[in-house]
Amino acid sequence: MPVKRKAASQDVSSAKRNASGPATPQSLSSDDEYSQGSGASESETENLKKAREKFSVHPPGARSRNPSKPTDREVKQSGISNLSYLSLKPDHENRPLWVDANKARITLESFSPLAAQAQDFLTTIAEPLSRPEFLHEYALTVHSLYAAVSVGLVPQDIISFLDRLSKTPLPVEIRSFILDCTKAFGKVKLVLKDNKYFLETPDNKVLQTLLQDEVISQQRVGHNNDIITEKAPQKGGLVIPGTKDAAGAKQQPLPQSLTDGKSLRPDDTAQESQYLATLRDDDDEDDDDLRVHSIEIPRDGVEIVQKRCLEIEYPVLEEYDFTNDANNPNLEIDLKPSTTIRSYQEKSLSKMFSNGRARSGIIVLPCGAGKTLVGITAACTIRKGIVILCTSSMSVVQWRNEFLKWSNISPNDIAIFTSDHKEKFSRNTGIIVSTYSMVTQTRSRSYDAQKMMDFMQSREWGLMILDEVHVVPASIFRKVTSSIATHSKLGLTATLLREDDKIKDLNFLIGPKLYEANWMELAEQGHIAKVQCAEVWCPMTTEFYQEYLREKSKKRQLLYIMNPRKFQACQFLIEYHEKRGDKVIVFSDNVFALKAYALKLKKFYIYGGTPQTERLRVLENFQHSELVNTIFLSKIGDTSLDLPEATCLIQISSHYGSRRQEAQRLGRILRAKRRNDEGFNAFFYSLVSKDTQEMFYSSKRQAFLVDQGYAFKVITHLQGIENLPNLAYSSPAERRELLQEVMLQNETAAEAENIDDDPWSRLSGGSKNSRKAVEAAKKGAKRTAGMLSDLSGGQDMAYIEYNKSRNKELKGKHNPLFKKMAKEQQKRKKAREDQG
Ligand SMILES: Nc1ncnc2c1ncn2[C@@H]1O[C@H](COP(=O)(O)OP(=O)(O)OP(=O)(O)O)[C@@H](O)[C@H]1O
Repeated sequence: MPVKRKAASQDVSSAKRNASGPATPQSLSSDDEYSQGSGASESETENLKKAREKFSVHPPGARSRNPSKPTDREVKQSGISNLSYLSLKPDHENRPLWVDANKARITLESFSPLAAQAQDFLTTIAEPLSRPEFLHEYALTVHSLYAAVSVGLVPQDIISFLDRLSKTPLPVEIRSFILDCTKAFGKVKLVLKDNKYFLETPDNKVLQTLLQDEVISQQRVGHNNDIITEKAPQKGGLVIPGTKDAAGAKQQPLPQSLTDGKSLRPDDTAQESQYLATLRDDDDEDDDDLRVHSIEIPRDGVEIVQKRCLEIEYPVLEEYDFTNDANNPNLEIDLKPSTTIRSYQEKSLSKMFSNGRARSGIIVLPCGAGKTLVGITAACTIRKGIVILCTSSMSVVQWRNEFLKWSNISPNDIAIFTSDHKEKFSRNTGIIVSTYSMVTQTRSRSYDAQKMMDFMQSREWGLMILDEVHVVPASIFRKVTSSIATHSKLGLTATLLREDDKIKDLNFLIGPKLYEANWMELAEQGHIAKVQCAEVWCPMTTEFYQEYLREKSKKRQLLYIMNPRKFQACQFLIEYHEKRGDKVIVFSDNVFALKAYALKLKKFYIYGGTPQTERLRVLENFQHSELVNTIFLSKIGDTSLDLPEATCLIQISSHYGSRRQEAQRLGRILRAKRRNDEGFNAFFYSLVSKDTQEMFYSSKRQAFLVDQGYAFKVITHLQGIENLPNLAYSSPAERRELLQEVMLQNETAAEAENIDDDPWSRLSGGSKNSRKAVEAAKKGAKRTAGMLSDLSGGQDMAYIEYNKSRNKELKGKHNPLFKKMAKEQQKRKKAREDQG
């Protein structure tokens, strides 16, 4: 019996973060001999049989009885992916994947010649977890397989392709997992006809199974035994506008190299990429003979049924056969001839339209990568009534403008529904752009708003575009999807990250993730900016650290934010980058710090309390004037703001360990205008006070970006900072004065800003807090310190020399969008005053 070559054990999680020492194909080989056909396939068949018996109901990671294979517990304890029990294929060096059955994880060697194709395939079947420079890690999950099947992949092809790319024979548990998870996928569809919902399947047995289910049977309309059986709809040919021919291609047969068991050579790459490019639905069946069976379900039962179906492993696909929809009028819209979409935009849309119908789901593209145009192109493909829901009224205006910019839609066919505009389109179909809060708030709706809602609810829509799906609470989606009837839904987001862990709900509330772009790849191609990320460690001064250790209340946070060394680092970086010609945004969640820094450094700032006109003036000048090169922004600037001039970000205070906020903030510079300049880099600094809680939060915050491939350099000393003229707080007396000022603040000064009701913020106007905020604002209420020292006026002590805002110095013209926003706010204010 020849000796088999063993796969070396490797610590994937540590290797992937270590840019200098990834496992290479060489390091994974050993000197052992490997003989082809050494019984591997025989034992594999045997194993497969055994595994089917043992694991048919357990996902990978379920306890294995294979003595040489580590148990779940061992894996958990060691945190290491030990693949040494698997035999390597003889030409493993040409194959890019490691498949770990214990964790259902796939590791891709991104330096392999087959990496690009493998990556394309993996993003379709698995969740990308981490994609740094050399090793990428993916998780195979029920949801990811659901998404794969929903875009037309067949389980057997998934298995054979994974096997071909894998360095070891594909673990039997993984095969069983794929087969078990996918056997019922794609069998049940949710179909909207004449404003009524139906559960449809081509397999009558499946329908019977569903009807026997307690939950589903109760949701059936009519409770009689009528099952509607009719001819399956014909599939239509389709071309996505803005592309050559992105959708509708038929599935090609598997390349020979994937089926004949021969080894995989680099020459096979071309053949494989051709195969991958054409992985599509199997269209070969004769559509004429196909029948579908369906039952009607009530609109408010849709989510219950979808959830239940997922639980009993019949996930419901939502597909819209819009080319054959004669009931709903066509919308006159196309992309302008000058508009071409980029390859990744096309790829994401081809996942949505690959079988000639529109699949509901979510497309994930980094900030600034052009999600709006993806949504517009989807609308131009479906060409029926469209609803777009955004997070703020500012985004509503932007969406409408983008539609007018990229498509030939008549301005009369695209209407806005916000608190200030309640327009309808002029013809029998059109587009309505609104906010989530407008369509979900039920109380105190004005007469006009109610009429508008009635209009939206009285008709069927072809597509609903849901912007920024990661920030919207699941309950809002529930309300939206149950109140507005739409044939298909497209969710758009930059980060499918939710701090509330409700991401799974999106699978049945909107649909599976259809596509997720690789940030680094887009940066390489110049579609988004390349960013250098750094964490600057700022030692606490002795006096601040003593107080920090003593302080038990929230004021501890204020101490590490106001740390004089952090302030100095911020001052130094601003000067350094301004001299380089950068435009700098400094972010602070904490308003006390925001003002203190900005006033002392004589910079402009915007926070929730800044009047709209003043905000617009500051932003205008930041964009167009050489006099304003740095602005301080509170968290109202985390999203929505489009400032392509910005090239450097400095973060001085943030929201605990929020990975989403970190990604959103980085997103502010990804669209830097200068991104394609020779050797251009944008900069993202996080200033962290050393040996404080902030360090812990900081590493948590970075996790998502590290997984996208960003490397955070740690800077422990800023070269030349000591020589900066006018370096603030360089004398002990100044530092003591600052400490005194910080200590005089009450706890509320340490809190982050509440921005619920900000016109720039998401979901404005909805929550209880926001209403309170409005009330408070009306009464002119202000936060005040609750200490005796405040009454003595002591709180201004440290700022006597610099507490004058520079914002007022600015004068200038407004950009039309900002002007419009300002006018809207004025109108709102007047309306509120009129109401009493
Ligand atoms: N195919 C394209 N051709 C030319 N320009 C494009 C294309 N796609 C996107 N853009 C431009 O890229 C910029 C970013 O687009 P967009 O605002 O849609 O990004 P986004 O992904 O929605 O960003 P965010 O998450 O920050 O809202 C815009 O200026 C847009 O006009």
